[in-house]
Amino acid sequence: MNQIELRNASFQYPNGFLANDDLNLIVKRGERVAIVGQNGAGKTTAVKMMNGLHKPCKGDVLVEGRNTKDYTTAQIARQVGYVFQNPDDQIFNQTVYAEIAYMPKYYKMAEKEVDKRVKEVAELLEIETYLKMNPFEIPYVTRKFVTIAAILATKPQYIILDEPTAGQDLTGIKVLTRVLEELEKIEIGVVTITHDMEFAANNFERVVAMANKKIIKDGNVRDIFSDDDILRQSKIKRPGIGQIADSIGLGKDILNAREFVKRYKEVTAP
Ligand SMILES: Nc1ncnc2c1ncn2[C@@H]1O[C@H](COP(=O)(O)OP(=O)(O)OP(=O)(O)O)[C@@H](O)[C@H]1O
Repeated sequence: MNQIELRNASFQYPNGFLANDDLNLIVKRGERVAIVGQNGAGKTTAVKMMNGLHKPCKGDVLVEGRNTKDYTTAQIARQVGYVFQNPDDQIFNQTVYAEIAYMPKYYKMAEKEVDKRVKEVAELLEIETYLKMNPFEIPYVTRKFVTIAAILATKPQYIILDEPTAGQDLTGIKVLTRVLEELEKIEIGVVTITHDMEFAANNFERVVAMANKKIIKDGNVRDIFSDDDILRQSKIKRPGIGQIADSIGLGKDILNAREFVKRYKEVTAP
């Protein structure tokens, strides 16, 4: 039961547009899943069904056995935290500390516990030095970490990250990689929407490809990036190094530089 399940779930916007058509997907606690696919494929709509922001018009979404139709969005969002793509859609407090402390306080946690949580998540996201600052005075990419910290401070069972690497440099991506590892250790399920195929290839074993309202493949990252048909349908490209490997005949299954070098040595060995 420690899972989120989309069971034949469809979603239609009030204007009648069907954005998700019959999705089936299970994400377990402690698991990491990347959702990829062209703009408008329905990724954001699908994750909003997972945290109760959208209720399916057909089928069901079960969060740890609770049907989202029977609970308020606030109740489900406490289990499944959603980090917005744009941090400025989420942040509204005057200091980074207040932003992170807001939801734990709202949940009426003791002040000492709130303080402990704020410091723990700030350390995890490497934003301790910003705690007293106004979130809008710090760089955009750091603001994104503030929003991740704010959700983690509520101790959700799952967290949804919408485009976490957008605008991040290598240092930021390293922090995110470490955060994903830490979340796995403490059994928090992570669902990440990403257009960053390097990030997906390096950090996720399981990838869900979406196209035209549907999940077209849910599988191992290597299988997805090796499959030309899936890449074409979902309009995604393999990671850059994989594209080079494919173009020079080293194979379609290369995910990173280490694998590229190994394969290159194998094929060029006398
Ligand atoms: N509020 C809305 N009302 C009507 N249609 C909407 C609404 N929000 C999104 N859509 C449409 O639903 C479809 C799926 O949108 P969604 O945001 O889920 O796609 P996505 O795969 O997350 O795209 P992106 O990668 O661009 O974020 C799109 O065609 C979009 O225009």
